[in-house]
Amino acid sequence: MIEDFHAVLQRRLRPGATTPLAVGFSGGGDSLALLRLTLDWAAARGRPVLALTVDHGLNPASQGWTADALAKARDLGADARALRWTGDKPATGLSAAARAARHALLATAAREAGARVLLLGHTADDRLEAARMRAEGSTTSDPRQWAPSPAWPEGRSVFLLRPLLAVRRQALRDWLTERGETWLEDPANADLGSARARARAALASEDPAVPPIPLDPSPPLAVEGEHALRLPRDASAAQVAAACLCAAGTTAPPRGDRLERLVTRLRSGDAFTATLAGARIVADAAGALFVREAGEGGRGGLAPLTLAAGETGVWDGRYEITAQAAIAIRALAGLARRLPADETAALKRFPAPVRPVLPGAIDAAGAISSPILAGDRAIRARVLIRERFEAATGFIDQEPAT
Ligand SMILES: Nc1ncnc2c1ncn2[C@@H]1O[C@H](COP(=O)(O)OP(=O)(O)OP(=O)(O)O)[C@@H](O)[C@H]1O
Repeated sequence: MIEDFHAVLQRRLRPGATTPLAVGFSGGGDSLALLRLTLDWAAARGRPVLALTVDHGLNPASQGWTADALAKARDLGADARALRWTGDKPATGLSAAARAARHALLATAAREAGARVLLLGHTADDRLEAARMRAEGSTTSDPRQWAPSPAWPEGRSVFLLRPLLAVRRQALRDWLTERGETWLEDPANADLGSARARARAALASEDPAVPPIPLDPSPPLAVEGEHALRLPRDASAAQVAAACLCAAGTTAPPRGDRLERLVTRLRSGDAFTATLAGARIVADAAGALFVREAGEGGRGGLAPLTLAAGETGVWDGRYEITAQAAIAIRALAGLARRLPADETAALKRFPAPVRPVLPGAIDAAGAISSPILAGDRAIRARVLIRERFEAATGFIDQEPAT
């Protein structure tokens, strides 16, 4: 087990990196084993480990569990931080909301600590349970060994690594017991009202074969563009969905029939323009261009962002912007006529569908500029579209350098 674990870390983590490794540590057995194994691996390589524990605030005892987890992590030699879910707790879909909040909190804390990789303790049992839940009609996905954080924009630049996917939960617990460890058993696991707990209970009486770890997705053969993405027309459905998602900067990729229809239309070779999931798709003989749909402004998309001096924020899920002085960011549509002459000239070099959805900045005096077009760097913009697409489609399959 330890050799396999080391092999996964060796394969996915950057040799010589000194940035911290973040570990999602719930206090349960799986993530306690993960934390111990990670600490041993990292100590030999001089890498700090940051244990992150999310308190969802759903059980009156959770504050105590979190304090115990922090104490345990520190005792083992990790830095440790507690993160609290303070948002509204919905009456329905609570576990999905808790999961989304957990991913956002973990990714933000990891990124702010300078970590590019967040390790999670999913095991072979999680894969078996997910498979059983899918067989009963659930949409639970198969946890991947390496994937970008699903939280957006909080998870930008953060990858999830699940190095224990081939290990059975019982093997981890035996390993911990041999080392005299004890851990928290989450009472939610015993609640047979949840599909997850039912799947777990059903598997307990079987000895199922663990399916092999799925391969990483194959990246598209070609992709171009920074503010819009250009893909070949025979891109796979997963690549087309990722291109829509990343070009649009949203959090929900297209799925199902609508995605299938778009893929079929792309394969047909016809020239067309379509919109899907906040993206505009312009298909011609050369390929398909995926760009933010300017009309989304009327449907609550492209929402303005206000930044204080020195503050960093993400506008429209596509641009990370830091300004030296206070500014408001809006779509360039409607502002372009007020740009300085040099920026107007620079704008002409962009494809027509890209121009209205670039960011425009309005300063305290009402002057208009665009961080993408301006020569000076008083406003810094990082374009997230291409980087997110590369993370989603398997171009980046190891811890990146920056
Ligand atoms: N409260 C928490 N704080 C920190 N990390 C956590 C917490 N809960 C879960 N994790 C991390 O996520 C891993 C998987 O946990 P669990 O199976 O409970 O989540 P899950 O709901 O299956 O997650 P996902 O839906 O993301 O696959 C844990 O081993 C741990 O690394």
